[in-house]
Amino acid sequence: MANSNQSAFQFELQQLKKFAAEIQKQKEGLEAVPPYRGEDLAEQALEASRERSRRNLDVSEKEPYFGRLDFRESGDEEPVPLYIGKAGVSESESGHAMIMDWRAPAASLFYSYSGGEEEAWYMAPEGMVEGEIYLKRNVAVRNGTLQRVVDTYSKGSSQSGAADEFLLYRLGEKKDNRLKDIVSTIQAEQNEMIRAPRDTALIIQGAAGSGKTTVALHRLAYLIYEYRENMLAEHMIIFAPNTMFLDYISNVLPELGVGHIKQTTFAEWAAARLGGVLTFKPRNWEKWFVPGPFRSAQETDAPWKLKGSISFMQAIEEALIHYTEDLLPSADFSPWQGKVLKNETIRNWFNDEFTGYAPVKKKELTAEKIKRWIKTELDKEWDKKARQDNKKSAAQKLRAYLKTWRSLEEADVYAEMLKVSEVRAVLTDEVADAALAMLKKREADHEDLAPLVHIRIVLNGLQRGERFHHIVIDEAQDFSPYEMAVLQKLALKNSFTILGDLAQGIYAGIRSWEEIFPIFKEGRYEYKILSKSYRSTMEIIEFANSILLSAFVPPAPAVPVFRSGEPAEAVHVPASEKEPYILKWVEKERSKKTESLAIICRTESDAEKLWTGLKSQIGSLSLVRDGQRGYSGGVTIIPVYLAKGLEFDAVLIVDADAENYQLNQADAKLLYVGCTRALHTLAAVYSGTPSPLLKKEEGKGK
Ligand SMILES: Nc1ncnc2c1ncn2[C@@H]1O[C@H](COP(=O)(O)OP(=O)(O)OP(=O)(O)O)[C@@H](O)[C@H]1O
Repeated sequence: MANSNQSAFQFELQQLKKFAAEIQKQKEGLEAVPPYRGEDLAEQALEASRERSRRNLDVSEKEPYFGRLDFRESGDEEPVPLYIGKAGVSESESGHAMIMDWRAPAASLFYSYSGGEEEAWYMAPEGMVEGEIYLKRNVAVRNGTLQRVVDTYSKGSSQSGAADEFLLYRLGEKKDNRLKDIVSTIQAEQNEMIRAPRDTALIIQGAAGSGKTTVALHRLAYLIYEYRENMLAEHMIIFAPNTMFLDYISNVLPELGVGHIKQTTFAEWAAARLGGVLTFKPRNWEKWFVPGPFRSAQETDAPWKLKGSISFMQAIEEALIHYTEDLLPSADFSPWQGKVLKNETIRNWFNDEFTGYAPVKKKELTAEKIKRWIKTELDKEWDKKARQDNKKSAAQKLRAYLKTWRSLEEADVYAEMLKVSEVRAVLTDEVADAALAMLKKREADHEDLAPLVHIRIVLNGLQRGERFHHIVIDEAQDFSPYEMAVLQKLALKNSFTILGDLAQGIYAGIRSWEEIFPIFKEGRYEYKILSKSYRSTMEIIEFANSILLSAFVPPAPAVPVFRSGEPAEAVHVPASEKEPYILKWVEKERSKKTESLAIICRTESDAEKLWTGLKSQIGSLSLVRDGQRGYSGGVTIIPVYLAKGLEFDAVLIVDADAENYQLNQADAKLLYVGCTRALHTLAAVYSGTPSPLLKKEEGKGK
């Protein structure tokens, strides 16, 4: 076996040399062509294509491929080796594909084929292609050097089945401060989601570390490749929970050769869309996450739940119909003494003639029509002076008349909606009045953003090109159904990837995916589950799962891949020993060449206090605060809610005591989020009484 491994390595070494020489030749060929900067459109298109090739070749030079698949198509005599890489490369002389792009139809087999005697097939544009696989090989190349060759399937060989070995090798690597692409180890269930048809909203419930974010980013790269004619990066958008998370994921798309996809948070996007009509009060997260009675109220019918509901949206939609049908005053319009345009006529124009247009446009068109009527009436006047006087009067009167129409400004309309009894019935008078009081001061809360954007869309309609070709909503459990429904109005062909984990729902979001199914029409969404967790070791996942079980948090717990590490433990440390313990822990982890360490606190003020005490004792210790745009890796102190979505080689949860993490679902989710950030090492320390959410058997540090 050792020999066959060696010969495979030697063979791939020779292959790599051949590929590298061809890539080098093509690079030199392209470099010899001076970049075109002129005005000729055909030349510009050629230059753009050359630029793409240059970029692809740069990627291919360092890592030309990561896999090889020997496939014999039914009817052919011999299998053909297909090398699969991040970018496709064709032979310059023959034009034949030399390296296949991982997104190409045939490359799908590399991810979906799990060995055995099963039939191998893939869908090509011309239809189904069947055949047989002879070899599936992982080939790790770093910076042009061959590092590892692992056969995960070889026809007729007992050696097959090493698929997990390569995955485990990858998962065991240390991580810095950025998420990475996973093209070489995409798993079959992830592959299915990445390649799901574009016209269906894909809703994924995925356990912590199951690769949701990663799958979403790879899906974008796939859609851009597969539907290159009509799905453009510039018309795609990613919604993520905060700006630091956006920074954390910012490397993956460029690594996959994709640029220009807008990445934002819902609040940032909505506020920009509303263009400064109101001042938005950001939610006070410190208050939100401080342990105590305020937290226990979060699961109930708090204002954010009511304002985020679909019933509220439906009540607004209904009330808007009545409001916009009745925009006109009941009086006739008189442009000058003795001349009258009947109210009924104007209503007919508005309601019948311009039906199908959005209210703002309808008002504009009706005003134009009135102007044309005025002109006709003016032309009937022969006396020049009288005509001039009438013209002046008409202009003033029309301006005044249009002001008597009901307002079409979002904030005014929202205020009107909040006075409608059916809307108030959904919200309660107290919540509606509180929102009205804020609007009076030209202020609004975070949860008013969705209704305001909704109202704007209804009033203005959507212009051509305003819809997104694809929308990704990450950490979707923290979105309200209303926010999601607003985005649904903006997605072309229902093209969505919605990902989240209900067990990590720590903000005021949804509690069950069923809450959002009605947003999508029957048959226009697909619900999938990812339960395997790739991030953490078995010990960490078991430790984290037991927290959820203690508080009966659904859904089903994460299933770890078979990667074992150090025990994850809860350790009692007297308060006076806390800082020395942390210092020792950091030292120990650093000695393992760990790249990213997180010390996770309950709140931002706890984090700040700890950082102040430790910063002179730990070199390059950083503190993450709310609103921060990025984090630099190394040793970080971070409040638990800001750690969501991120990952670290080693995690230390501090103050994991009964007061900070109480026996309720909200606290269990928070602690679960903290623990599942760890890849390789996890410990939770407490002074006094341990959190009842922690596993009963305690660690050694007592
Ligand atoms: N197929 C895979 N091969 C290698 N690594 C993988 C694979 N799938 C996921 N991972 C790794 O697992 C980790 C978790 O991925 P990701 O952050 O996308 O998960 P998530 O489900 O969004 O997590 P969470 O909800 O906990 O934030 C990342 O380090 C990612 O690279």
